[in-house]
Amino acid sequence: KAIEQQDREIAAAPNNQGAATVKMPERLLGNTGVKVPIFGLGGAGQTPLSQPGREAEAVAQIERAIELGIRYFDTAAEYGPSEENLGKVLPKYRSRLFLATKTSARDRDGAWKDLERSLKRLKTDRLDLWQLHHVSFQTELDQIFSTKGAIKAIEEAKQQKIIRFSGITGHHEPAIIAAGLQRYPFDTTLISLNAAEKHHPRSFVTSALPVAQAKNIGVIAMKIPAYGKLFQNGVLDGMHQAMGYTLSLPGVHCCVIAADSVKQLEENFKVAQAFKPLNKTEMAALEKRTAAAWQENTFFRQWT
Ligand SMILES: NC(=O)C1=CN([C@@H]2O[C@H](COP(=O)(O)OP(=O)(O)OC[C@H]3O[C@@H](n4cnc5c(N)ncnc54)[C@H](O)[C@@H]3O)[C@@H](O)[C@H]2O)C=CC1
Ligand SMILES: Cc1ncc2c(c1O)C(=O)OC2
Repeated sequence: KAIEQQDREIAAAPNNQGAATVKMPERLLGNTGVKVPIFGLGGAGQTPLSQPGREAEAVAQIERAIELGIRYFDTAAEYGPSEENLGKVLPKYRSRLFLATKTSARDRDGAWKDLERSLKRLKTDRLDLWQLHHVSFQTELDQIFSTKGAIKAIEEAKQQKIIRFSGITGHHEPAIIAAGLQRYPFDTTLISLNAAEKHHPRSFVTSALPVAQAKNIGVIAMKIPAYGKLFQNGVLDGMHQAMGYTLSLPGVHCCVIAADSVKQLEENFKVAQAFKPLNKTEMAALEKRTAAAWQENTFFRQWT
């Protein structure tokens, strides 16, 4: 069905109060040439999407995201019931969506198994983006790029048109992500980028982002609110500042944020709708506010 027809049906839906009369800003996702809205739904975290036994809440959240005009959905083979939950709602809207999942397998055969299972769970025959999940160490890069490495699955799946684009993700070590981007022409990278991360001695903002930017690789940001911690103790005032900062970093194209509730999803959507790039003075002011609090707001950097 034509996307315009789907739009009309969504707009006319009876439960569609407060829907996307104002569209979110959209940007080209680097070299992919695909335009995506600046805010996509995260499928992980301690949220209904990825926690067992919360299917009704998950479905309600995904349906609301569709109503709002969210088109970017991020999930992973490792996120519990997340892929299955998305598969309950998204197939009807598949043609308009940008669907991204991940594999944490580092070998070709394991990655293929993950891909086949992801497609089944998501009830689709293709992905817009398939990513190598949480790549943290040199040993992982070496496995990925070995003769029987996961990169082979990426190349085969791309050739068979099962995936449109490939990416590499991580929040542990920017030098590893940068090395991955130097080593292989990934289409995208999903990395942790927030105003506290900027002060980390090995910062994704200063070490991985410029490499992606120089190659015009699509950059999807995560950890925007540092799981909400950035809003505690008055470090930042709210999501307008958190999203404002990350989405104003040169080279960042969009972000994914998970939501605990429909209410939180709606709040974040409104912030994305109203987004205006911050100027240098505003960026510096936010960096000043996170300067003393960078450590507790980059706790996720220890995860591998
Ligand atoms: N290595 C990888 O590839 C990883 C990918 N991800 C992806 O990124 C998505 C985003 O997750 P993260 O960046 O890990 O977490 P995040 O920093 O975006 O935290 C999401 C949490 O922040 C809180 N939050 C969201 N909006 C809020 C608001 N308006 N006010 C107060 N609190 C709010 C909620 O508790 C929510 O569950 C994930 O769902 C997942 O899809 C996440 C982690 C690692
Ligand atoms: C290592 C690790 N820890 C937490 C999370 C992820 C991850 O890769 C993820 O993708 O979403 C939340």
